[in-house]
Amino acid sequence: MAVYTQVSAEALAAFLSRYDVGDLVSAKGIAEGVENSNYLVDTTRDRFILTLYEKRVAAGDLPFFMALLDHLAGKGLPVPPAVKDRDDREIQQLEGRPACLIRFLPGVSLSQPTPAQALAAGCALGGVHAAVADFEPTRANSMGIAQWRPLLERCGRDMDAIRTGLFDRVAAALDAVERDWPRDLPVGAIHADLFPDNVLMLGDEVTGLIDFYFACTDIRAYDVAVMHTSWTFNARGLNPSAGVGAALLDGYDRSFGLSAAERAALPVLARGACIRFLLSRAWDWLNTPADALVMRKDPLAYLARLDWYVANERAFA
Ligand SMILES: Nc1ncnc2c1ncn2[C@@H]1O[C@H](COP(=O)(O)OP(=O)(O)OP(=O)(O)O)[C@@H](O)[C@H]1O
Ligand SMILES: N[C@@H](CCO)C(=O)O
Repeated sequence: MAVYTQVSAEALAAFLSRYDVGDLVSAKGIAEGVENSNYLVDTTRDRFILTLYEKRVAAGDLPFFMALLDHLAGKGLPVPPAVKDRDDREIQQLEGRPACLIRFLPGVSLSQPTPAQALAAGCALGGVHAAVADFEPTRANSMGIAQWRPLLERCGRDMDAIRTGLFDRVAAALDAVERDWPRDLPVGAIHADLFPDNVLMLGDEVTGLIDFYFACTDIRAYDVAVMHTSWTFNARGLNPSAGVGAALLDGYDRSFGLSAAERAALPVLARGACIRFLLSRAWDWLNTPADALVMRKDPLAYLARLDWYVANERAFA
């Protein structure tokens, strides 16, 4: 359960009193997610998500994330903006953490998406990339390629406790990715973490795109690659569904367009995405405090994906 910070009833009532949202009825910690603390908050008027931002979200980045949410919601995308308090403020402090009250969106996240659902999700990502054409703020990718080697070094040989030889395998894969990384593809504001658990759906319809807290300015096609790595395999990183992978790319291509150069770069972008999530998961695996109410995610599920992309260089052809 991702609840790193406990919120007392008194602190929550005082927090909510700044808003015109009615009175507190209930607040429950949300089991999903690993990055931030999330509560489902019901008031006498409505339902909200309360997010307290934890270790990987820098308070200084919140204005960028909130501007992006507002921008996308303003364009009619199913993206939840933060609620403003009576002083027009979206970002608050609660229990010593930066915190926002976010609109609740309906829908559920999928564990085994179908090709039809992947098509809709790929379309939705294309919609985001189209909508940010006039979004001016920028943010460097704090989990981008420049950070992977320092993160690998910080994890160090302790990684070999997860799987013998893991450090050397990731180091070799990173050498190749750094050598082949594309330098001239179009960049823009990207989500950078659009896993199935960050897409809410009802049937084949996308009802919510959430968790923009890794959003940044980076290669657009990297966003497609991140989706491919997270949507097409099972939870252990095995049994890729060719139908789901193809549908994702098709949806994105139909709604926004994927150039030949972007498609040609997807293999290396996907290997990079695998390294990014393998490393963040490995770091968490080695450093999550024993008393945290958090389900650790399996780094080796991303090693399996990395191996698959290395063995299937022509998967996107
Ligand atoms: N606006 C929203 N509307 C409805 N449900 C939401 C909303 N925001 C978050 N949730 C719920 O809370 C859960 C956790 O949210 P979120 O994915 O943002 O957490 P996180 O800790 O940042 O996770 P991650 O591990 O994906 O980075 C989601 O899976 C979803 O069930
Ligand atoms: N979506 C990521 C968590 C955010 O870094 C994962 O599943 O590892």
